[in-house]
Amino acid sequence: MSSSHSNRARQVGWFGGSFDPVHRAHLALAHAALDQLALDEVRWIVAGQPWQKSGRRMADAAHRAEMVRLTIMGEGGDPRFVVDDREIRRAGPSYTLDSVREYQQERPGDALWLILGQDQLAGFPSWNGWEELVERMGLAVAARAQDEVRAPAALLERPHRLVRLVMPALQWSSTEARRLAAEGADVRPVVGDEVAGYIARHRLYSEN
Ligand SMILES: Nc1ncnc2c1ncn2[C@@H]1O[C@H](COP(=O)(O)OP(=O)(O)OP(=O)(O)O)[C@@H](O)[C@H]1O
Ligand SMILES: O=C(O)c1ccc[n+]([C@@H]2O[C@H](COP(=O)([O-])O)[C@@H](O)[C@H]2O)c1
Repeated sequence: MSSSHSNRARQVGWFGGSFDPVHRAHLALAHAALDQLALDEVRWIVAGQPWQKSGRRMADAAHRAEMVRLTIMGEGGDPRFVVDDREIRRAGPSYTLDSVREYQQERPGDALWLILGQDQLAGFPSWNGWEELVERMGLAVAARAQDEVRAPAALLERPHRLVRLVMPALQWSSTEARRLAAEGADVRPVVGDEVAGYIARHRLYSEN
């Protein structure tokens, strides 16, 4: 139940990612969504098998989820952030639609917002069942680095809720964090102290 607005549906952000590893721009994006959409919760959905990244090696899902936990419980976290590991527990490719359908059966009253960066919006029409997804949830999109937020034509033809999130252009990426870790360089500026310590302790990405 929503805390202060009893008649208003609980507003929930749905923030999916491989988080391999989670980094500071993810945190900035989640905060931008929380503030600008006045969300009651942001669910960080750790992808079990991100099928569009299937060609490459990835840290175990348990490690990726633990790094998200450390990040959202740390200094830059927020009590409204929640880790959702349903895609890790489910076998097979992680389709967002499967997860959203399941969640909406559990909590039919919640209003959902898919939080994503411009790179993911550009590829959105390649997602499994995207037409159904835009009926089930709004899209909240942030520009990534210099990119403008621009919806693909196929998406514009559909009735949907699309809002733009304002946040500073941040160059950080998981690719950059993995590259730095592989070189033995300092990853703290990209991922923060806790995650950097975790990467070092578990020797993640050292052989990329
Ligand atoms: N610097 C950024 N600015 C805005 N959005 C971002 C940024 N980095 C990631 N995102 C968004 O966060 C979500 C999850 O991203 P993901 O876990 O794939 O991280 P990534 O940094 O894009 O990873 P990789 O470099 O491995 O492709 C996606 O919607 C992505 O667009
Ligand atoms: O459902 C799909 O078909 C689909 C296709 C591509 C990406 N996604 C989701 O988008 C989120 C970000 O993906 P990625 O590859 O940038 O980590 C993550 O939750 C993925 O599961 C989902």
